This record gives sequence, C-alpha cells and structure tokens, in this order.
Amino acid sequence: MGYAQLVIGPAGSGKSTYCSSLYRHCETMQRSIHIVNLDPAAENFDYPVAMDIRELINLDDVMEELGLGPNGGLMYCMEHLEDNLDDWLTEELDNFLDDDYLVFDCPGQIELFSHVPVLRNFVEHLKRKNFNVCGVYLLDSQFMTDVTKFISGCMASLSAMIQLELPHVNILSKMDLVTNKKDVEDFLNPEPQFLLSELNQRMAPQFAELNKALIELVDGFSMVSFVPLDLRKERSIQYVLAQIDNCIQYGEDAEVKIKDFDPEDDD
Ligand SMILES: Nc1nc2c(ncn2[C@@H]2O[C@H](COP(=O)(O)OP(=O)(O)OP(=O)(O)O)[C@@H](O)[C@H]2O)c(=O)[nH]1
Ligand SMILES: [Mg+2]
Repeated sequence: MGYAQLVIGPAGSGKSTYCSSLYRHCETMQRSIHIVNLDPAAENFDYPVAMDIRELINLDDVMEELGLGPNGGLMYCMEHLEDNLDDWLTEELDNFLDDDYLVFDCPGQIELFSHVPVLRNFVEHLKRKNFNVCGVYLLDSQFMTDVTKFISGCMASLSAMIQLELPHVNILSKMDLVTNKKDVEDFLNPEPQFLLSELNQRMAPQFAELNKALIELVDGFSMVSFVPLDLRKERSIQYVLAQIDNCIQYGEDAEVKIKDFDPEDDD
C-alpha cells in the first residue's frame, strides 16, 4: 500500500511552495516523502524532484511543433500523460517502495480538476496501483475576505471533489499574509445563516433564492471547510499533514499524533 497527495488548486495558490515546505518539514521529522512534478511548465524547484512529467514530454517542443499556446500546450501534455499511464507512469512508480509516500505537485489550470478527465484517470491509475490518495485543494487566503469570493472558492473546490471522488482536504494557503485574522476566521468553519445573510446583503434581491440554494449546497457538503496553513509555523504544517494522513490512513499502525490541538495555539 502506497500513499499519495494530489496537490491541486488555482494557479498561484501556493501548491509548489506547499510541496517544498512539506518536503523540508518531513526532512526535519526524518520522515520519507517524495515530491513529483506534474507541471510540464514548471522550471524551478525548491524540492528534489523524485519524478517529473518533463521527462515524458517537453512543453516547449509541444508548443513549437504543434503551434499551441501555453494553455493548449499544457493540456496536450496532460493528455499525453493520460495516454501513457500504463507504460510511463507504471514504470516510474515501480521505482518506489510499497509503502512510499508521494506528493503530486499539479499544474493550476482549473479545467484539469473541474471537467477534463485527465487527473481523474490519473487517480484511478494510482488506486489500481494500490495507492491511498487524498485530494489536497489549496485556496489563497487573499481571496477569502468576503462571502462572494468564499462561495466561488467553495464551488471550485466542490467541483474538484465531485470530479475526482477522493478524500479531500481544503487548505487556506498564505495565512502569513492575512493581517486581520478575523476576516478569514468567519470562513474557516462558517455558519450557514451568517453566510446567507452576508450574501443577501451583497447581492440584489432577485438572487435571494439562488443564495439560499447555494448556501444549502455548501452546508450540505459539510466537507467544505478549510484548514488554515501558515508555512512560517512548523505546527501549522504538522497539523495540515496530520489531517491529510488521517484521510489516507497513513501511519495508523505507527500511532500518529494528531489529537486535537488548535492550529492557532502558537500565536
Ligand atoms: N507570503 C506567501 N507567499 C506564498 C506562499 N505560498 C506561495 N506563495 C507565493 O505565491 C506565488 C505562487 O506560489 P506557487 O507555489 O508557485 O503557486 P502554485 O500554486 O504552484 O502556482 P502554479 O504552479 O503556477 O499553479 C509565489 O510567488 C510564492 O512565493 C505563502 O505561504 N506565503
Ligand atoms: Mg506550481
């Protein structure tokens, strides 16, 4: 049994930075972890790349030879990955041990986890190879300061959740940039009534019914809650990792220390 995190979220939400911080954290904890680059457009890495889509296909070549732009080129590369799950990916995965822990740093094109089947098929392949996989969805806390942004963030995360059908952890990234914690706290584990009244205040009256339906949806999928991540704090990284480990049953035999501490304790 292997373990895997699929790190997804909009462009610039902090996925690669999270991966490198996680790597360093695990290094300190003397815990083995391997970061995989799935972004054909990535150029600089702050972590050792254990496996790399760029060894399968080169984005510049694709753009040049097929006359595609950066986004079309990226989608082509990802589809090429999808076509090579059985050979390239299988061979690459054979380099790892049975109980290895892999973290996949994905590109940020939102269509990859909203309606294009590439990542879903990728995940299915990992599952067939006996991996326990968790979707880790990063959302930038800078975009979480009012209710309309919160709802749109939830919808994007929800579409990834539905598309991938994975255990799913939502992370609010870049908490170090949040000066007024109160602004964001309202949205970490929000009260539906609070959200609805905020939303109604923001929107014209004819949206009242839609607002109600949206909030019911967000509330109904009680998994739409966010764990704050402040990369300056080891404890914050540790807490996020423990949530994810819990989802994929990592270390169940090895007695992991999750317990219930407050991630904001050390303020
Ligand atoms: N202050 C702060 N900046 C961050 C943090 N995480 C990421 N950033 C910055 O946000 C920008 C984007 O970060 P990346 O980690 O490259 O984001 P990404 O999600 O991998 O982006 P794509 O791969 O392009 O989708 C960079 O300038 C990072 O330095 C954080 O926790 N705090
Ligand atoms: Mg990245």
